Amino acid sequence: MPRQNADEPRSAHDDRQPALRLTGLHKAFGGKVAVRHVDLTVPQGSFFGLVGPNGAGKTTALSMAVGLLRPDDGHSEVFGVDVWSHPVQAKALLGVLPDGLAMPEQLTGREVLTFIGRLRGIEPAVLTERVDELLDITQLNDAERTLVVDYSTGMRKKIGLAAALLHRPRLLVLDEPFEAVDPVFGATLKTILLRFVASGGSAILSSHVMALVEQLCDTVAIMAEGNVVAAGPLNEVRGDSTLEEAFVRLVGADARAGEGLSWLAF
Ligand SMILES: Nc1ncnc2c1ncn2[C@@H]1O[C@H](COP(=O)(O)OP(=O)(O)OP(=O)(O)O)[C@@H](O)[C@H]1O
Repeated sequence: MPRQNADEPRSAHDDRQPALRLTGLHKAFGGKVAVRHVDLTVPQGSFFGLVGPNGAGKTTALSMAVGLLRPDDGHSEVFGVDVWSHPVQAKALLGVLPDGLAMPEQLTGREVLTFIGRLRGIEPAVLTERVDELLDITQLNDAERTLVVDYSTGMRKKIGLAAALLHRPRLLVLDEPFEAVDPVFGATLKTILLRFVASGGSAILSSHVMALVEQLCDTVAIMAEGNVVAAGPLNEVRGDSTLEEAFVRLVGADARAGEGLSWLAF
């Protein structure tokens, strides 16, 4: 397929294209390869789970995919729009919860969402309505006057999620969205995401919780040491086993698991 040429911009998104297509995406930090020429396609309308051990390259790959970290090589396209040559068009399609989200610390949650909404060009009346609803659903309206600097880790995650949803993106890319949030909001978030995908949105999440990925996602990829070692429909990747068993089989169990730390036993 001919690649989008920067001289002939195809800025409008194309509904026939995958929600996300990574081609040869590559990143090294000081000689150490974090993501190795990764190809990955996320079909539109899918709920896509990205899993892998610590340091596998998930955050690095997702950061490059959404335009937060410049790749050494390769391309990322969102609905056919190249993220790096057409960042404005691509980012309008994307709702992103990055790892370690930086927020304006001296604003309240409402002020943060209003600020981001205005930057996104959302009409004021619509914005107020959406901010009210998002603060309500994230249970952050109780902390109406609390500055982000005083937020707990879970509250930060919630405001980050609200910011990702605010402009009604077509593709959500969420790095460990369930980490640090309480079970009540976790259940709400599952419902929000499933409804989003059922209504035609596409979602990608990374997680270490295999049961959660199995519960939510229809398509998965397993990364290890910067490579995608398996990708496809959940049922194909896990086969007759659980996703956790497939993960351990593909990534390799730690041979030392039952050994060592003898001093810890009573
Ligand atoms: N800014 C950076 N500078 C140097 N090395 C980095 C940087 N970011 C990531 N790395 C390295 O790249 C590799 C992949 O890291 P990455 O955070 O993408 O993994 P991950 O799969 O998201 O891990 P985790 O599940 O622990 O969050 C690791 O070896 C990490 O140490």
